Amino acid sequence: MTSAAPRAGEPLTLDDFAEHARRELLPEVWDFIAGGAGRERTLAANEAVFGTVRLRPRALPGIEQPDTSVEVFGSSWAAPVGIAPVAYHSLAHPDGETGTAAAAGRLGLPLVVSTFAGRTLEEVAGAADAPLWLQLYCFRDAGTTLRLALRARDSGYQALVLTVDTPFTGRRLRDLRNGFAVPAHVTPANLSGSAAAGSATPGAHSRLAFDRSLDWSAVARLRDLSGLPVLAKGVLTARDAEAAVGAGVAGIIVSNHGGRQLDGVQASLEALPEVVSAVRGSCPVFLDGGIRSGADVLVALALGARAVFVGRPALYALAAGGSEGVHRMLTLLIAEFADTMVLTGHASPGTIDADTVILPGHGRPATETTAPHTDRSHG
Ligand SMILES: Cc1cc2nc3c(=O)[nH]c(=O)nc-3n(C[C@H](O)[C@H](O)[C@H](O)COP(=O)(O)O)c2cc1C
Ligand SMILES: O=C(O)C(=O)c1ccccc1
Repeated sequence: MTSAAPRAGEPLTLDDFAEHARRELLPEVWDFIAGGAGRERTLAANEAVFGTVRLRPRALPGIEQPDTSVEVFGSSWAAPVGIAPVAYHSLAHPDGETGTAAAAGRLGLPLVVSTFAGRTLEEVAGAADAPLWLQLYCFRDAGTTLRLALRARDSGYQALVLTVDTPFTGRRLRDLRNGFAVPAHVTPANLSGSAAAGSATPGAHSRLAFDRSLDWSAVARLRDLSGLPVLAKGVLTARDAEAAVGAGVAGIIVSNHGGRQLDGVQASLEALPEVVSAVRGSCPVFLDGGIRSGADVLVALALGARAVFVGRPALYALAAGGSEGVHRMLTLLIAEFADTMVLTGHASPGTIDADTVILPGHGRPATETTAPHTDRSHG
């Protein structure tokens, strides 16, 4: 399982990449990426909650080499891990989104490209060998959004991800205190020339340009226009999950936008079981928020996620080492996940179930708490 001895200073964990990035980035850029809304309670909870879940080991699992791959919408991913949509990768490193896409593509992992990508959808498509999805914010200028959806379809993107938790961006106090503005050389490449092209302060821009009258009918509109499956990103409750399914989504991403929207909401992992049970298997459920290790990936799968996405870790790795840094970070995450699979006795992700974990306050597997009617006895 283990690879060659690491070089001195080589990041050994995702947190190491964050530490490298913090040293590389201007303080206000670090704050923009690392920060959250309000008192950052949800931001902290996203990571902390993983520390409250306990794993159940499996002795002598007899697994030579686990198969980490999963299938999503007919495509094979090398592991149940993708990169969440994050604005402006070029803030972190000149390689930008093409560097991230190349690294993910080499490993067979998907990238969700942000509406606010610093590179064009077509450039990113040229750099990637793995599935690309496009994240959409809907603008008051509806034509801008529809043109993005069509460009995505035409350049081979496999799905659209409608962000449903952001009528405007949350109050991010670090950015307000720093007077943060996106530097002039970093621009939303896919919005140039459109009415939505906007200004350098994401908060102010979102309040002017985002379509706050948006409702769930947008899902069918985007799907019918593009012919692509549409996922809803930013669902935390059964009620919203039911609305999303009713609107015809192909998938749901349980997310609180990395703690950057409504501070005080549940950690993503806390909300996952409620959403999984509300959709009753009608579509795959994904999770982002706070994933910082391969064990975290396994925990999310145990609680019902098909796959997870990492946001900040991708930008940190890009800042630390460009495209190569992202490749190393993802390689590490897959290796940690594979090791955790073996030590919990899973030869493939499909068998990772609630029996693999114990939730806080319960000396028993999560099956007995999330599904109280199942009649199982564990000693
Ligand atoms: C700097 C930054 C920019 C982001 N930009 C977007 C975006 O453009 N669209 C979007 O839907 N989510 C955006 N997100 C949220 C991420 O997609 C994701 O929900 C979150 O980062 C996941 O949490 P994690 O960073 O703990 O992995 C952004 C997050 C960060 C940190
Ligand atoms: O979505 C975000 O969290 C975000 O930071 C952002 C950045 C640029 C434009 C819109 C949103």
